[in-house]
Order: sequence, then C-alpha cells, then structure tokens
Amino acid sequence: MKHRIFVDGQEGTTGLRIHDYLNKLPHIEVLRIEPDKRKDEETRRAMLNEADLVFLCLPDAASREAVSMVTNTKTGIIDASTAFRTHPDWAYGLPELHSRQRGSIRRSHRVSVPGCHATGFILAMRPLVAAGIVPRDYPASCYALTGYSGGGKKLIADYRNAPREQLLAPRPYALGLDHKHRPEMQRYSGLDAAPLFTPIVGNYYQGDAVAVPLFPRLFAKPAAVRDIQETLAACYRDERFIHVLPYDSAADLDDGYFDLLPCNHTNQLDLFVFGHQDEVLIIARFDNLGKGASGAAIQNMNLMLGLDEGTGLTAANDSLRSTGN
Ligand SMILES: NC(=O)C1=CN([C@@H]2O[C@H](COP(=O)(O)OP(=O)(O)OC[C@H]3O[C@@H](n4cnc5c(N)ncnc54)[C@H](OP(=O)(O)O)[C@@H]3O)[C@@H](O)[C@H]2O)C=CC1
Ligand SMILES: CC(=O)N[C@@H](CCC(=O)OP(=O)(O)O)C(=O)O
Repeated sequence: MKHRIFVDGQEGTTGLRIHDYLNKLPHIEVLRIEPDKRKDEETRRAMLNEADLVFLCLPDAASREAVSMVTNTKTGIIDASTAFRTHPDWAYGLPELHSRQRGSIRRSHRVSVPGCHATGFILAMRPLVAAGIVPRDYPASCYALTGYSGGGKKLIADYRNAPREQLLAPRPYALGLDHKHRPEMQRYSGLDAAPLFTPIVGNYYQGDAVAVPLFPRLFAKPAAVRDIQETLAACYRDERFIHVLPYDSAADLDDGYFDLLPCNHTNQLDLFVFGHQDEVLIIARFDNLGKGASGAAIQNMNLMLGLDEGTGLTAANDSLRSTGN
C-alpha cells in the first residue's frame, strides 16, 4: 500500500524541492491541490486530513493554521517552519542530535524540521558541550554564509530582479542580533544562552557554511584542536549524512579558500576543524535546501514511515554531488 503524502506550500522553494524527492519514490502517492485552490481553506483542510503524512512548507502563521486544521489522529505532520521547533509536544527533526533522537522522531506524529543555520551550529557545538569541553555558560558566537534561496520566493525574486551592482557584495542581516534560529540553537546545543549569531547572504543560489569560533582558554577542561576534531569524529562515526573531515584538511581548501558548494544537491553535512593551540574554528558545510530543509524533511519522513532513513536521499560519496543549482 502506498503512503499518501500532501505538501502544503507545494509551489514554494522547499515545497518544490520536496516534490522533486517524492516524485522519485515508488511507495509514495502525492496528493496535489489544484493551483487556484492552494490557499483555499476548505480544500486544504480536506487534503490535510486525507493524507497519511503532510509536509508544511509555509510561513509560520500559515503552518500554525494548518496544524489546527488537522482533526484526525492518523495524519503525521512534518513542519519546515520555525513555529514548533522548541514546542514540547513536537520532536526536533535532527536524528543525529543524540542517541535517543531517532526513536523520538519515529514515535512522533509531529516533527519540526530544524532551521538551516541551527542545524550547522547544533551539530558542531552539542558534542563538545556533552563531552564537558565547552562549558554550558560559554559565550558562544557563530556566523553563517548562505545562498539567497534560504530566504524563499521573495528573496529569490529580489536577487533575480535587482540591478546587479546592488547585490554583488555579500550582505550581513539579522543585525538586531535576534535571528529566529537562536532559541533552537540554545535549546539543542545544551548551552545556557543562545550564540551571538550573524548570518550573511551572498549572491549565489544555495549552500550554507556555519562557522563557530572557539577559544580553548575558556574550555571547562583542556582540549587541543585535535581533540575537538576527534570528539566530533567519534560522535558522528556511524552517521551516514555527517562527515567530519581530518583536522586542518588542506586538501579540501582551494588555494587556501573554503569552497562552500560541494554538499549542494545532497543531504550531506561536512564538519571541518581548523585552528591552533589558542583558537579553533569549526565550519559546518551543507545545502540549505538539502540537510538544511527539504533533504532533512525527507529523512524525517523516512523515519516516521518506518523506511530506511536514506531512501531517496543522495548520500556522502555519491557521484551526483555537484556545485550547480
Ligand atoms: N528556503 C529555505 O532554505 C528554508 C526554508 N524553511 C522554512 O520553510 C518554510 C517555507 O519556506 P520557503 O519554501 O523557502 O518559502 P517560499 O516563500 O518559497 O514558499 C512558501 C509557499 O507557501 C505558500 N503560502 C503562503 N501562505 C499560504 C497559505 N496561507 N496557504 C497555503 N499556501 C501558502 C506561498 O504561496 P505563494 O506562492 O502564493 O507565495 C509559497 O508558495 C518557511 O517557514 C521557511 O522559514 C526552512 C529551512 C530552509
Ligand atoms: C537567506 C535567508 O534569509 N535565510 C533564512 C534561513 C531559512 C531557514 O533555514 O530556515 P527557517 O526559515 O525555516 O528558519 C534566514 O536566515 O532566515
């Protein structure tokens, strides 16, 4: 029997990408809404309650509304928005968070897909807090470089329509230091406070690099830069979508410059550790539309439906890895 799946927000950036995945899966029947009925409440309500599982690829307010429309107990929900990421009744859809998280996702009917930048920060920081290296009261910071598809249809249109010279240079944003991913960054990293987080959007379509600086003199116990790499490598040794590169992996730099595109079109996240005895920099590299959104959503769907977690997802060393958009 096929699983019946509905994507609310089917014409948006993450919704379209989720359809790309679903269309290749034989055990899935995709329920589609007529284009002119996409925002019609009664039609959405019917679809939401007919499906075995729904993806919500909507702004936060529309996600909340969609959740309130689901009145049966059978429909599972995977929400891509920020609305439920720290809600106690929802499972946080990061299977690699710790050893119990997969079980929580499998058992849950309500799963929230992590924010893209939050995914990078949490996967870099949490194992170090759990190992007692980074103290819970560490004054953390991070910055991210992201492609403009992270801002959805509106930002994509802005970039495609604006005069070229206006958008050539990368643009820092969320300078109120209040980015919406901070609550989940704090909650799931295990830190007492959210990091000071400054994202930067660049004039390219997709690809995210979240950089986390660390000062070993502030650690709770002595740890060298190699210990940081080894702690992360041990934590994610059995994870098929997380790859920790060797310490100071110069082979992956291009004449000294970091390439943030190689994970594009995969569900892969690469963790790099750079530094020396006084300073450490961890960089998480991934596709904001892959492990940062739609890929992660499919990974969660697989767990909820009892399928192999990697079904339909492009993995680590897949030859399909590419750098285009
Ligand atoms: N882009 C990314 O990299 C990531 C996005 N997300 C999150 O996923 C969600 C979707 O983002 P994204 O796909 O980028 O956004 P887009 O703006 O690209 O798409 C949102 C879609 O939702 C539709 N929509 C808006 N309101 C309603 C409504 N009331 N009923 C039905 N449809 C509605 C829009 O319709 P219309 O086409 O008419 O505008 C649009 O097609 C957001 O919450 C975002 O924060 C999460 C991780 C990464
Ligand atoms: C360039 C850009 O604007 N990017 C988005 C990231 C989108 C994302 O990961 O997630 P959610 O919207 O689901 O939280 C931002 O920083 O808000």
